[in-house]
Amino acid sequence: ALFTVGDYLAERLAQIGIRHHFIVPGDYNLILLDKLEAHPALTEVGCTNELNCSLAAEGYARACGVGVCVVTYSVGAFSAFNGIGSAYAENLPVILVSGAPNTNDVDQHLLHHTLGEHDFIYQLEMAKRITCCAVAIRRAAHAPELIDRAIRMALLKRKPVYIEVPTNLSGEACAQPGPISAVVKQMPSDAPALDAAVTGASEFLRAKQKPVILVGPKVRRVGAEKVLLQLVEAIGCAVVLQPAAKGSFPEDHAQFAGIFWGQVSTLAADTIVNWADVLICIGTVFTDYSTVGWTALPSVPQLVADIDSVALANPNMYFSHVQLQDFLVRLAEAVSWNSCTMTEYNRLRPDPALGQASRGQERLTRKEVARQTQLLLTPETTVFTETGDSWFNGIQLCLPAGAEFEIEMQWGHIGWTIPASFGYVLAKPERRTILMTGDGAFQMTAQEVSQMVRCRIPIIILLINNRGYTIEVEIHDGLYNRIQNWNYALLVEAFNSEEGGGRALGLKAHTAEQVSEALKRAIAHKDGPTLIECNIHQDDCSRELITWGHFVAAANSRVPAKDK
Ligand SMILES: Cc1ncc(Cn2nnc(CCOP(=O)(O)OP(=O)(O)O)c2C)c(N)n1
Ligand SMILES: [Mg+2]
Repeated sequence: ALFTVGDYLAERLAQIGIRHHFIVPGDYNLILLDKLEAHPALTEVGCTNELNCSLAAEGYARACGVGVCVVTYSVGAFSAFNGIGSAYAENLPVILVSGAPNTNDVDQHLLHHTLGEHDFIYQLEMAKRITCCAVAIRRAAHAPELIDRAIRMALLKRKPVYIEVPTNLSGEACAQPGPISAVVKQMPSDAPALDAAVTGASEFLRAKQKPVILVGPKVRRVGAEKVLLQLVEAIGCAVVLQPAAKGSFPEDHAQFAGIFWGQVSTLAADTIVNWADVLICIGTVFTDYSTVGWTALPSVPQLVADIDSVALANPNMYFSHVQLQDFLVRLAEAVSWNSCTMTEYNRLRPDPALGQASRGQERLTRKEVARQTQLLLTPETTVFTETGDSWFNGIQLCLPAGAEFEIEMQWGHIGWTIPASFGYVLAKPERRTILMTGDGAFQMTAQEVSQMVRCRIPIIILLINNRGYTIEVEIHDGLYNRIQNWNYALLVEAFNSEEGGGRALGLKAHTAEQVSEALKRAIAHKDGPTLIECNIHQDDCSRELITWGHFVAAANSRVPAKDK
């Protein structure tokens, strides 16, 4: 049979480890979808809309390192751009493939799904702004070079890319691909820079007595968790994590000293950061949200190890082209402290199950939901936490060894957990996945629960129904933070159809007793998702949210700087 452009793309996707591709069909991508579906290693996964399609690919990339979504021109791609923004912000290699107009129509005709003008390059231009590489295939002969270039850039930069395929090229003859090693090979560190960075860093650290390691969200994006552990155990110092990095370091480890989030830190992590005389920042990102409205920017001298660079504070030095893994391994070999007084921090750690249990029939509280969630956690659990008060409930969880934690703190698209966990579970079906989400967030992407039903995915959705946009209320309240209340339990059961698929289970809980009953049923329900609507009082939010919201609101409302 003829080997085509579509076959080339399918083969490359399979070779980089893709087993599921997320799609919404449209008449600009149907031939391409046929070619992808024809590949033995690929399974097509339909999504209910392109926002959820791109967010599912983002969640898939969290589980297996790369994801792909295939949409139609303009009407599809414009929605998918939002999930691509998430992938960019979260350093995830997601490949956005969009169908496009027949090459004979370019500059000749007006076409459907377009802006109604003769210009068909606007989408490529837009994609260039939110990806690290955007290509449009105009002739079949260019397809191999363009496809390989885009995929290589996605894997090298850990950023999304864009590939545009005109509807009449997917089925055109194409060269067969050469070895995938040419596409996936990583760039090694520059040896002199690596040596100098390690020497400089060890000198810098030798002069210090109280090091603390601060772990940021980029560590796991480059798979550096294991070498991080080596460095941690070589130095022997306390390790604190930024909130978006939760899950990148074992919380049962003796050196784990909590989540550093300024005044809303856990385990007094902010105290130990203030105690340090040097902060070793690894893959860190300091934003208004992670520094509690700039009130928690560390002031101690720093050694900053980023994805491919190292910076020292004193002397002020910068080393580029130094891969994080290489640097951590070499630094672990170069330093040896083990002089740290870690033991006192173990006493700080609360026993997770110790939380005060509510009596059965009392009105349900946020604290009780958090307590019962904690009791659910096992080494096989993955917790997705949504933008909202769920962030603060999630960050307070004590993760048992092996438990995984996903959060989208940089992009912060409410509703992300539903499609992202759907994509994630298709790549990691063996894990028990639990979502902590809010009523406002759920209303953004609820349709994707129907695909969890269709694919029989037993995700447990803990929906905290506090009647509105509480995280926003705590930043700045107004009528706009009130929303239409839904019958969430009834809604998910509307996705059950006689014609097949699994079954969604929708449960309501108003008391502690009802939550624990619902959780027992959720764990036993394997043939599809279970949504547990946890009804709590509108003002029942975490103390941390109130503190954090206050300082973020202050940062948002700083008056314009006076003209210089
Ligand atoms: C796509 C998107 N649109 C708007 C926002 C702004 N935003 N951030 N949080 C919220 C409210 C979240 O409300 P819920 O999900 O109910 O969460 P909580 O009530 O805080 O538990 C909004 C509206 C956002 N973060 N993402
Ligand atoms: Mg809410």
